[in-house]
Amino acid sequence: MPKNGREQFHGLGSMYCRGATAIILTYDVNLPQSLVELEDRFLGLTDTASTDCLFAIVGNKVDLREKGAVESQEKEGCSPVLAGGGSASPKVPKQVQPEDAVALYKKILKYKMLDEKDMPAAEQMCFETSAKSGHNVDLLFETLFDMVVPMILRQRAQGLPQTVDISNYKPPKRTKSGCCA
Ligand SMILES: Nc1nc2c(ncn2[C@@H]2O[C@H](COP(=O)(O)OP(=O)(O)OP(=O)(O)O)[C@@H](O)[C@H]2O)c(=O)[nH]1
Repeated sequence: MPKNGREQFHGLGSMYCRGATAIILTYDVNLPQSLVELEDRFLGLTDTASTDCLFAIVGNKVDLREKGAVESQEKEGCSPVLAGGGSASPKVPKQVQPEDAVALYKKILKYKMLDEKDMPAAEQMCFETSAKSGHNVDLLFETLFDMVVPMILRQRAQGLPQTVDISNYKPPKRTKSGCCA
C-alpha cells in the first residue's frame, strides 16, 4: 500500500486496501514519527482488507541511516563502533530499531484479532529496505509473493470472488434536499 503521506490523499487509503490479501506498511527508518503514524493514521484504513490479510512492515531508506550514523559520529569524534565513545552511557539511537517494527507488527495482529501462531512470525514480516540501493527489495516482494499466491489459489478454489461485483449496485435514493435517504 502506498503510504499516502500527503494529507489530501489520505481518504484513498481504505479504497486501496479493500479486499487486499497483503498490505505493505512503509515507514522511514530515520523518522521515528513515521512509524508512529503507521499506527495512528494508517492502520484504521486497513479495515477494508480481507480478514486473513498479511501485513509486512517495511522500514525504508536504510542507506541514509548508515550514512547519517557515520557522519554524526565523525562530527563528534566518536568511534564508529561505539557511538557513545566507549563511555558507560551509550548514545540512544535516533533511528527506528527493528524491534520497534516487530512490536508494531504484533500490535497489528492484536488489532485485527489474529492469533500470532496462525500468522507468519514478526521477524519474517518486518523488513529494512533501501529503494535507492535496492537492499532487501527483492527479498520483500519474493517473500510476500510466495505467501500470497497460495492464498489467492485457495480463495479461488473456495469460489470466493476476486473482484467486486457492482452490477447489482443501486444508488441511494435522493431526498428533495439532495441528501441520501
Ligand atoms: N535515500 C533514499 N531516498 C529514498 C528512498 N526511497 C525513497 N526515497 C526518496 O524519498 C522521497 C519520497 O519518495 P516517494 O517515493 O515519493 O515516497 P512516498 O511514500 O510517496 O512519500 P510521501 O509523499 O512522503 O508519502 C523521494 O525523494 C525519493 O527519491 C530510499 O530508500 N533511500
